Amino acid sequence: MTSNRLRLGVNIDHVATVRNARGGALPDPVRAAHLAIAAGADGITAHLREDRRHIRDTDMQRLASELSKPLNFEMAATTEMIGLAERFRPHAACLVPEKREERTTEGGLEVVGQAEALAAPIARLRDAGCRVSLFIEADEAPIAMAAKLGAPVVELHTGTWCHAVADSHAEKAQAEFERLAKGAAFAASLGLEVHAGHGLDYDTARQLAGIPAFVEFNIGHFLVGEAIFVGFETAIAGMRRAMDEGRAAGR
Ligand SMILES: CC(=O)[C@@H](O)[C@H](O)COP(=O)(O)O
Ligand SMILES: NCC(=O)COP(=O)(O)O
Repeated sequence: MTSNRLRLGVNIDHVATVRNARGGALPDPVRAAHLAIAAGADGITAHLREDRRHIRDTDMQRLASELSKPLNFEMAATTEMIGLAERFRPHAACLVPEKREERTTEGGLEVVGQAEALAAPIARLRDAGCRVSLFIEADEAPIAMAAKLGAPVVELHTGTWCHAVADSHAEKAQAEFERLAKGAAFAASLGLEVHAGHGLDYDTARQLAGIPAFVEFNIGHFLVGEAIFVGFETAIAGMRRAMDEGRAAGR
């Protein structure tokens, strides 16, 4: 295994979405997390939303205590969520923007105008032993502010690029890809560890993997959907292959 091998974090939120559709206990997202690790995931990501639409507190508690690989706890920077992170003590805590009415995360966290408000949550998470990550846009101002706030990791929001690719908006896709490449290089130049996520599939992950500054991708919705057709392990193995191919091509 080479040192520039990209890590794959598997997000299991939408296993819980299916479970919650019927109100019972199945499918169990924690079982999916164990299976993902057995299939080659380097870590597990789960987003405990304020409205608990998919992952629940007990899921997060079980993930934090049972997993053999790092857990990345995605959360809004609220007092309630910071308190839960202090209780569960996951390996990583990723602060994301959250709006109750949104279908999914629509953009990066506002860090420049919120720097003062973010300083205390970041300090509390760090004191709880969590590696703090900020889910942000790939622009200089939020990246520089993340570094100033002392977050060791940024996760660049890939959703706008993935949408442009899916909608065949070639010009926009190219511009968004370049923004991600530039942002990743800038973040790495500041000493930040650079992750990416949101909306990635085999093709976009393969392409993005060619950018050497990226260290980790977090991918969920596509993998859970693909699992319906090929099984979760095969989907994860396919993603691993796509990322490895992309990284090798970018060297
Ligand atoms: C922060 C991010 O982009 C996602 O990982 C997030 O978890 C998306 O929220 P949903 O899983 O609720 O779509
Ligand atoms: N932070 C991004 C993530 O965990 C997964 O996003 P998605 O693949 O479910 O869109």
